[in-house]
Amino acid sequence: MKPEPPPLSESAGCHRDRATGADRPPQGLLGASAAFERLVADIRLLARTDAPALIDGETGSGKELAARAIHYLGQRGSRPFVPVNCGAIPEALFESELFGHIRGAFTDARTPRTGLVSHAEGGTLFLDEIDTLPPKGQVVLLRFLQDRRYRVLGQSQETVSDARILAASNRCLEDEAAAGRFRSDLLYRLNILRLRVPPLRDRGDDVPLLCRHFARIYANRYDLPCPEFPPQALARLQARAWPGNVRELESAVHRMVLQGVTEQSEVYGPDSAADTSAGPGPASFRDAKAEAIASFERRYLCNVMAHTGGNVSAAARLAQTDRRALGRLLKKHGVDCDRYRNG
Ligand SMILES: Nc1ncnc2c1ncn2[C@@H]1O[C@H](COP(=O)(O)OP(=O)(O)OP(=O)(O)O)[C@@H](O)[C@H]1O
Repeated sequence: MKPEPPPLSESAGCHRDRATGADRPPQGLLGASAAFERLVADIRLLARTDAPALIDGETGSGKELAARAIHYLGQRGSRPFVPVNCGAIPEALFESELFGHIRGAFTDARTPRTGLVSHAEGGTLFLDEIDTLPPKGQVVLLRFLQDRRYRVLGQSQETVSDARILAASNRCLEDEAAAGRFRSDLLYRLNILRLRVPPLRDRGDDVPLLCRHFARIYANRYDLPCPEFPPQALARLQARAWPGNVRELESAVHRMVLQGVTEQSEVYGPDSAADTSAGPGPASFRDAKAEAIASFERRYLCNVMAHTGGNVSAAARLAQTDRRALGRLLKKHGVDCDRYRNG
């Protein structure tokens, strides 16, 4: 695995809009919701330090993108960012992948190999899906994190690494540690700083921006016209639970570019709190029920807002509910009425 060159506009660490002087979100990260703004603020804080950090969030929510933003906004931004998918490396090879080996270090070591830690020198080593690291790999990593010293396999001298460690997990590592699947001493080493990437269902206001962004990309790719998103279709997309988060939305928009968007577009695939295809396992009945209710509420609110052009009083009349109660619900789900006013 080779380190990647930094994106040009990030390498200078400049993130101010020239016209307005305001901070722009880090390159590649798009969003407009309050939760997204908080995420960007947290990313900026983490970029100012050099300590290990643990990034958690559901699958496809943007953890790797957040890690890249932390790296490229920080002092290490001109140095390599090296992503490592912990779940993809066979347990027996983890140490040699991480630290490298010399020729003849073990039976199959016919050529020398530079380790990922060395590739990340001066930059960032991003340990993705750290929750999937098998026990032996956890021991290797713990030893390394204790003093940052490592030995290339087959060599006797030690090297001290200067790579920042960022790790990401889809699962709650505290739960994994409590269940005996993840070493708590390793968790303590990684959990110095913490970043939580919120799921897309809590960032409904990001959906229109992301839809247009992905639509432009796929329309360009296939040389097709860029689709418009009617308010009703956007409302439906905003109301979905998106268990696969931004990655799932990207695929949905990809399909819509190919198949066209209609107000009734139902090309989005499954949407159910009971759908566990993207998660580690079924949620408890109570959590699944709560999510199903929340999902229904979001869908209902977006539909009623689209129907009444964002008029809360008209929406309350249509829903046959109290205006203030409806206002509370809109606030709870972060539904922005203005979005529906001129659409
Ligand atoms: N805020 C965002 N703006 C634009 N694109 C995004 C955003 N968040 C995620 N994406 C895109 O969604 C996809 C998934 O993002 P990413 O790989 O960072 O998620 P992840 O949480 O690391 O996923 P996994 O848990 O599967 O490793 C990528 O194609 C990424 O570019």
